[in-house]
Amino acid sequence: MTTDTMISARGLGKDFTVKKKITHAVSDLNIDVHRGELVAFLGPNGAGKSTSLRMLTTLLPPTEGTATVAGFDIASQSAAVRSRIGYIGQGNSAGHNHRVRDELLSQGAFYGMSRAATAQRADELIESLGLAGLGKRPVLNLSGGQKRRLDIALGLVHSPELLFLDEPSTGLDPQSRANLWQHILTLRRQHGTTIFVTTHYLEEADQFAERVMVMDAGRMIADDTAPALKARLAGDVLSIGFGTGSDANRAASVVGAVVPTARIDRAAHETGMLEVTLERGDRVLPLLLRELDNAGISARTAALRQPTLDDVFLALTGRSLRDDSAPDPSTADTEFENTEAQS
Ligand SMILES: Nc1ncnc2c1ncn2[C@@H]1O[C@H](COP(=O)(O)OP(=O)(O)OP(=O)(O)O)[C@@H](O)[C@H]1O
Repeated sequence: MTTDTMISARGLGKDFTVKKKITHAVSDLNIDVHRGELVAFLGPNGAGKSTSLRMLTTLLPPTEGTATVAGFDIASQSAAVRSRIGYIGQGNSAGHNHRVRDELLSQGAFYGMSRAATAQRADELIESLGLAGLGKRPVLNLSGGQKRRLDIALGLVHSPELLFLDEPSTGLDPQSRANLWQHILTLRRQHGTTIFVTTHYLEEADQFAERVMVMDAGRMIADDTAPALKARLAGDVLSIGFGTGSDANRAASVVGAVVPTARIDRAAHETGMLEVTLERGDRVLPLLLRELDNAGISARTAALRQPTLDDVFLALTGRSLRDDSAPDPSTADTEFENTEAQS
């Protein structure tokens, strides 16, 4: 471990026992995060992400293993850890009847900061998180996006070196999510804060994180940059449309013969679509179309797409991460909701 190591976990695990039934929520977790990194922690519902975060932030004692966070042991030096980190859990928000700036002042007092230092910090955060003009507004009257930004401001009052964010953008509409991320990235650029974030949105992890960790059933199953994971674990996805389902099935045999390493994902009888994952799809496609032609099978459409992190998860587990973890967009909160409410 170097002085630049912000999180180092070894064999961390947590079991819950409910009515004599043991759940291994997290098992044998090993993590290394360096100063200034932005790491996304992905996984389906119940994978163990929140439990891991709660152990690393000293909120939950591990059943096994050890970890240091910001240079201090989570078990024996929890106060030192807490004073150096910010933690924004799921859906936590300030007291709803309190005003935005007062919430920030109370938070500073909680961390033992002087009144003057807290006031200055509160004003800085109100400005940099796009809450200008809302300092006197009751939290209750903020929009979903504004509330999440206030949560982040609350986590940053004591200028932590490391910020844990548990699904900061869940429930927000795409515009508010993009806005929230711009704020997170700006803060990081300005202060070099290390950020460890769980998210259900694979595109966010792909776009913003330098490193992606994937959990499934309590275990870490991948840890690398998004491009490296995609290159190693997922190939290009080729979709070819045929006139009939039987043509799609016959084409699957041709593909298997021409590119033995290709994975046939789907040969859908009803739609006549064949979906295949393979490497260097751009080179293989023309050859494949020729071979299909020679076999008397004519393709009507062909599309090639780059792999996504969901394809990576599919390759690792045989399941799609989207199936069970994408929040229902119909329940999304919008940035502009309540904005006309009084200040
Ligand atoms: N306090 C608890 N008591 C009993 N079981 C728990 C407790 N907290 C979590 N679990 C169980 O531990 C497992 C991991 O849960 P956890 O909340 O860490 O997953 P997660 O990846 O954060 O899921 P989500 O994305 O839905 O928040 C689940 O099976 C969950 O039911």
